[in-house]
Amino acid sequence: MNALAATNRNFRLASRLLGLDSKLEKSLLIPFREIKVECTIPKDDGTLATYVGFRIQHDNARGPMKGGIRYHPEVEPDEVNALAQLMTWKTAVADIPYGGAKGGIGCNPRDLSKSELERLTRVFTQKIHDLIGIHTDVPAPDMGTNAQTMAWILDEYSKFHGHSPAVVTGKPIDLGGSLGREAATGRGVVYATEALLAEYGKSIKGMTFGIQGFGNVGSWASRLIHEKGGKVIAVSDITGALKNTNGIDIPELLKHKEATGSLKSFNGGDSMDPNELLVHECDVLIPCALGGVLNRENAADVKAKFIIEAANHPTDPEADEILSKKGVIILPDIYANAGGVTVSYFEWVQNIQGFMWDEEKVNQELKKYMTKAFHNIKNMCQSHDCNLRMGAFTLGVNRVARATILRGWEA
Ligand SMILES: NC(=O)C1=CN([C@@H]2O[C@H](COP(=O)(O)OP(=O)(O)OC[C@H]3O[C@@H](n4cnc5c(N)ncnc54)[C@H](OP(=O)(O)O)[C@@H]3O)[C@@H](O)[C@H]2O)C=CC1
Ligand SMILES: O=C(O)CCC(=O)C(=O)O
Repeated sequence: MNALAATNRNFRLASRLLGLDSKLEKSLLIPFREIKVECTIPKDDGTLATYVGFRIQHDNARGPMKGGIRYHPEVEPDEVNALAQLMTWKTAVADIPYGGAKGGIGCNPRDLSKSELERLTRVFTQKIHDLIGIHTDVPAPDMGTNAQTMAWILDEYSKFHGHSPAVVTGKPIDLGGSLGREAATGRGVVYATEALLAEYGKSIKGMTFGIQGFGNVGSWASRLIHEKGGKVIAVSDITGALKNTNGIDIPELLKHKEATGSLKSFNGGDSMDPNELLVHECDVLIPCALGGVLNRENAADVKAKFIIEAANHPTDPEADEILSKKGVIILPDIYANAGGVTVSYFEWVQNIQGFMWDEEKVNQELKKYMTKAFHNIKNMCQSHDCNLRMGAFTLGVNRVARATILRGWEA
């Protein structure tokens, strides 16, 4: 099932549990605005190259639309649409005053030089600058983009609208970024994992973890789990996968990845088939890369007892069903990875106030938001007799539906 069909399905199940009116259900599903732009840039060798960029603004009932920008070869409208919708429910689950959006450019950032990436980002910003803004739509990093990408967007946007640090989050600290934002998604994943494990009388210390993806989210989650005494026994990136039953030395692996750009040839573990990672023996599996990686092909073979969805929509509905029959507990993406957008909200607040928080305050507030959201989800699970995914969806959808009704959608 494609990402949009899967996301719509989860939304509809939640809508039925909540007993939403069918007209309201339809209005919540259809995106507010879909933007598709052509981005042509000169390559370093003087030839021209054209890429297609998207920004899908899903809903703004609860506040400005918010969500990352992804640079990846698989960026296409249905995927971006699904990711934008997930942002709407995620910001509502986190209880931060935003709606949802997502954007992306179909490109392979690994094949572009830094100056090509800068030109592409600036052209994309020129095409969408009048449709984003501090109180309308605030982009942030996602797969294949980072603080530098946000700096280029900020600079290009400011040429049209004056200096506007709050138009993007996940910026470099020197341009008004928040302390703690870079680590925030991984840190939020760890707070979410702690909240879940505590329900089962367990903690991170001594448990074994398999982590797919070693970029921003995967590397920070690995580092913090390692610091808390968890054993990361398998990791992967696009170049390959690595296992060590005694636990991988994550600080050493981080140095190796920084130096070589890949996990390959690290001598603190044995290499393994990357497809093996998802079905490797471990207590907790954390997908931190692409969507749809857990599907009917591999779900029956998953050995983990807990899955923490750090990536967006890593589990397709068929896998969801198979895994739940096996008794695997899944902490859903719209909660598990909400730490990133939560600290993006703190960054936006700091920019608007013109006052910087210290990192301790950022992390303390993040923990408060993640813990509160977990308990709110549990309450929805009890009220609707449903699993954690439906607990999170009903929580988010209900908040957006209430805001929509209060604003007078029937008028
Ligand atoms: N950044 C954020 O704040 C947030 C991100 N997310 C989600 O988390 C996920 C990861 O995002 P982020 O860490 O920012 O992205 P990055 O681009 O920083 O990292 C992505 C990682 O995934 C790896 N990867 C890509 N394709 C594969 C593959 N086929 N198999 C195994 N590994 C692969 C990459 O490998 P390599 O290192 O070799 O390139 C890289 O390690 C995405 O689903 C994103 O939407 C969710 C919330 C917020
Ligand atoms: O920080 C943000 O605004 C968005 C992060 C994001 O894209 C996501 O949560 O998937």
